[in-house]
Amino acid sequence: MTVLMIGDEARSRRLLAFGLVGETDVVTCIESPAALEALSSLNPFCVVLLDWEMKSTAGSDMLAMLRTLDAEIPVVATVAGESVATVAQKRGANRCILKPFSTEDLKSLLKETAREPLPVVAPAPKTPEVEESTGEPTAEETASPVAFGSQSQPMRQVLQIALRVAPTSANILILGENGTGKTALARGIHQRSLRKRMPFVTVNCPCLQSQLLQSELFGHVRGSFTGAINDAVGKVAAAEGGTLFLDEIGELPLEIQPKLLRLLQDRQYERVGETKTRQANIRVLAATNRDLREEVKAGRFREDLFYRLNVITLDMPSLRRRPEDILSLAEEFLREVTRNSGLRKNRAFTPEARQVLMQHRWPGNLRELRNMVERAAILSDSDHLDVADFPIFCEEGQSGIPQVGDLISLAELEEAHIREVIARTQTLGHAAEILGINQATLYRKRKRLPGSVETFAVPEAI
Ligand SMILES: Nc1ncnc2c1ncn2[C@@H]1O[C@H](COP(=O)(O)OP(=O)(O)OP(=O)(O)O)[C@@H](O)[C@H]1O
Repeated sequence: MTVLMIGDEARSRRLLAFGLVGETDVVTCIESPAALEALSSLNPFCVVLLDWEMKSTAGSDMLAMLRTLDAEIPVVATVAGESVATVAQKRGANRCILKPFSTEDLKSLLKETAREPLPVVAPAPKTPEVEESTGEPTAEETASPVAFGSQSQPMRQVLQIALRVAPTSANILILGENGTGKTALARGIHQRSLRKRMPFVTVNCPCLQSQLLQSELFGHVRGSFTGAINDAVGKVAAAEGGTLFLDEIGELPLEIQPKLLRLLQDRQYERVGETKTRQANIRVLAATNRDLREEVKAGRFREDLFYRLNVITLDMPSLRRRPEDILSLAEEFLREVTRNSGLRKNRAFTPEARQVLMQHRWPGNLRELRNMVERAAILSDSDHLDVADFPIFCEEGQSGIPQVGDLISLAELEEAHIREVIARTQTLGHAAEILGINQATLYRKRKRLPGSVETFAVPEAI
């Protein structure tokens, strides 16, 4: 049994948790937002133990917030008196326990109230090719929880909105360059939604020609076209109760767009070769690296479909726009490849490698970073991954540092130049002299540099 304990008095939380350990796993939190983050982190909690009389958040407000993330989680409230218990139960607490209480009483009440431990993700229909589910989860459905953390302001804004809309049933359109993490975000939203125990099914729109895509989405009946040797249920049916993720929606053929619009508006569809209308219970998330407004203007994307999809838009920043995250992501990817490939543990990047990782422009975003780190980790024998382990940084003209004439903004060029000059000089004064600005200005500019590394001590006066 896993208990999420929420209360704002550290000492009583510690004592309570201590008493419960043994038969229960306890995660303690100091009210929101830590509690909400814990609950939305896919931890399959069996019950919440909530201090109803916290100083900072009213028990009823906390309970309402918990319920938006998990409508069914049982909640036991700790209360100071009978009258408060009556209020707590009216507001939705499943059970109450009066303070002071014994650990034994609390344990048995938690046991009575807790739901059965839940699997992280429930089994779902295996493939759209078969009518009956075999019950085996697909790789997508057993994927580990997507972390929602970032040090970068633009990314944090995206994540904040994503967290807010995840428990709703709103359609969400995720925009961003290739490799920025659109698919990972979509999966993270699903994992934090009320549909989290149901399937998350991806359809890759550009992969197939129109007829096959239509069949992949809606299913088909045997003999409806050459090659349709069996009935197939389609991915809309496979996602029933869960989330359908349409990747690269900007490349959805025009002839399929009205069918998708109908699915979004009325939740209705037909299999290819069949007249029977079927009803779908799905949430639709979509992603694209294209400018859909431009696609609408060019007549390649229906305007009504665009407005249907565009209820909530999340614009993923490129890795260039979130440099604060580069090193922590690189370290995470290194830990991951070490774990998954059985490589030697506790490896790290040298300071020089960290510097080039920060300076590269990452046109392929997180995917490029992941691939490079994996390659370096697998091919290198050393405990310290160095610049030489990243061939792209060693190739001529591929230093990762923007060059004059590159198609970049003046601000990016200035940033790169300041970084380079600071890296090549011994003191801030010398760097300022070369740059032709005073030290205070350089200090301010340098502070604003994303992910800036402390290269040398800064005089107190500036
Ligand atoms: N928050 C994250 N933490 C760790 N890794 C991540 C995160 N987001 C994305 N990644 C990794 O980055 C890579 C690219 O992510 P993803 O496939 O989600 O990008 P995408 O924008 O959907 O790409 P494309 O446009 O090509 O479909 C994947 O290997 C993914 O695992």
